[in-house]
Amino acid sequence: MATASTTTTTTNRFPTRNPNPNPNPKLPHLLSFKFSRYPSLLSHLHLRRRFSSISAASTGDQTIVPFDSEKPREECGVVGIVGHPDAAHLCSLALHALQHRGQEGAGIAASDLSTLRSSTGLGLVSEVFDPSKPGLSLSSLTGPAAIGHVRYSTAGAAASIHNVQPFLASYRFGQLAVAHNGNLVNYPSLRSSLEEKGSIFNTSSDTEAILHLIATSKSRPFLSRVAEACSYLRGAYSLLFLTADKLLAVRDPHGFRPLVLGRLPRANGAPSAVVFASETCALDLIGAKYEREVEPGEAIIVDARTLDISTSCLMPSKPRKACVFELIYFALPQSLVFSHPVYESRYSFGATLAAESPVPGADVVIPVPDSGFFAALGFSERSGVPFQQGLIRSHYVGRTFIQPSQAIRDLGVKLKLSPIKGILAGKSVVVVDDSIVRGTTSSKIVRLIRDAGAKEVHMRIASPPIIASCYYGVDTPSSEELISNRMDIEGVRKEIGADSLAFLSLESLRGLLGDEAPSFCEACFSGNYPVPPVEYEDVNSKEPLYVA
Ligand SMILES: O=P(O)(O)OC[C@H]1O[C@H](OP(=O)(O)OP(=O)(O)O)[C@H](O)[C@@H]1O
Ligand SMILES: NC(=O)CC[C@H](N)C(=O)O
Ligand code: SF4
Ligand SMILES: [Mg+2]
Repeated sequence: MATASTTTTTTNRFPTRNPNPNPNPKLPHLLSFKFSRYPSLLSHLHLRRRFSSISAASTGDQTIVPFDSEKPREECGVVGIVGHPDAAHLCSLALHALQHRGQEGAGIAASDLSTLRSSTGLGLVSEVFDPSKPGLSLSSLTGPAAIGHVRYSTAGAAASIHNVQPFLASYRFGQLAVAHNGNLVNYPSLRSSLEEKGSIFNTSSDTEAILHLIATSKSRPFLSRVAEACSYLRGAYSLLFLTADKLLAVRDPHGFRPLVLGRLPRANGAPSAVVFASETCALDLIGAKYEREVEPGEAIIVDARTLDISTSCLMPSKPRKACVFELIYFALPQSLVFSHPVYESRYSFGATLAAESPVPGADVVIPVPDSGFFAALGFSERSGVPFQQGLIRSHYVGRTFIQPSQAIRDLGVKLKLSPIKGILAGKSVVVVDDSIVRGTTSSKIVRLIRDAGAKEVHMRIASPPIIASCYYGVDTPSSEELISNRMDIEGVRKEIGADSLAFLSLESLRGLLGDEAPSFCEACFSGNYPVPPVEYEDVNSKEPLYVA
């Protein structure tokens, strides 16, 4: 179903959304602030996650499908390569490694040192860059520099080809492409200010506002324009920019989303190519060596002709707030994220959970594959209860949360996971997963395991209860849809039908992060938002942040 297409300049219309009442007992009523302050924005901004009841709407040349935001989605993945004759091909391989971070769309923009070309499409990397499909093929994306993106939308319709990145635009200083992982909490005010100045938007994505801010900046040179644009941004952004002869990597001052720098050695004494990626698994796949993180607030610019690198501190420093959920769930276990080996973090979360909430008399510990695997190993080792693979995962069914409706998702859990009766029958089973969001997976799994003959089913979750929605690039459901926001742990236990349920406590999670704990964002567990969501900003300031 992939639709390969070059970047186009069709003007979108935007679907209207129904404001959700917020019955959220633990968090303030954020939505009402936004709607009362910016009623006009509702008619044209597509902030999908907050507004779950979107009707199907045909918008000119495209159809925006209803989007049922039930579970946390991935976030996007970005990759950039400069100094390699096959930059676009390598980008496509690296995007395969990052596919778990976004499955709605993929794209690559490449520069041959004079012209930028891009190819983007809806669907998986393998679909978008399927050589048998029409559109610009990988081999037409020539040149030594390229950036790529896999998308899971946070702002802007998921099903719109126009929102698939990298975005490629032309302005008075030439062509410019951008790939963004993150979410801008002040997108509504940025967009409305830019539109008042005359900007015409091609997409409903927050990322496009960044291009407009750069284009309207009067600063020189390019890096200063980017710095000025970034000074208006609030929220999360790991960005890769490509011009005809430069690749620029920028990370927001809090460093919410990861971004790493590596080098790809080349044969015959050629200088190593420079590689940027969301996760080190992308470096590993193409044989690049990890060098370091792009630091929060840092800009690294690489000259595509000389491969000279210059780095600067683009923004005043702010407290570091790396997304702890990357360690818990999002990143692949083989990745190094925020300088932490992901598998090791998950293992320690599971081990501490075992110490904190043991299950006396348990016969077997089983993981919920895939993401619960290392936490279950840690739980098993610390508790001394044997580890078994009691649930088998089908490799032909994707991450359950990507399914568009509850009915399909319910079936999806069954399609994806099958119990091994011989391991479970007659046993007291400890089931370890990384997180509970809406509770869909846990309740289905408890039923599957009971149906397989288990005597008792004890759920252990290697993260604290998720009580608040994410505004920084992870498309979690609105807070009222989060099961742990609606009820206490005993309520959740009853709802999912387990004999017992325990979560890793927030105190233990902080303890495991040690001295670094304050440098992690944990807002989805605590509700303490490091950057106030735009709704809070509305309350504090009547003026948009970006004023012409
Ligand atoms: O409470 P819920 O709303 O059901 O969401 C929580 C589940 O979703 C995620 O797994 P998912 O199946 O998405 O991906 P995975 O295969 O990578 O673990 C997560 O690991 C939990 O298992
Ligand atoms: N998850 C992300 O990082 C999304 C990037 C961007 N905000 C979009 O919606 O396309
Ligand atoms: S709110 Fe949660 S998911 Fe979002 S950045 Fe913070 S820790 Fe990550
Ligand atoms: Mg899972």
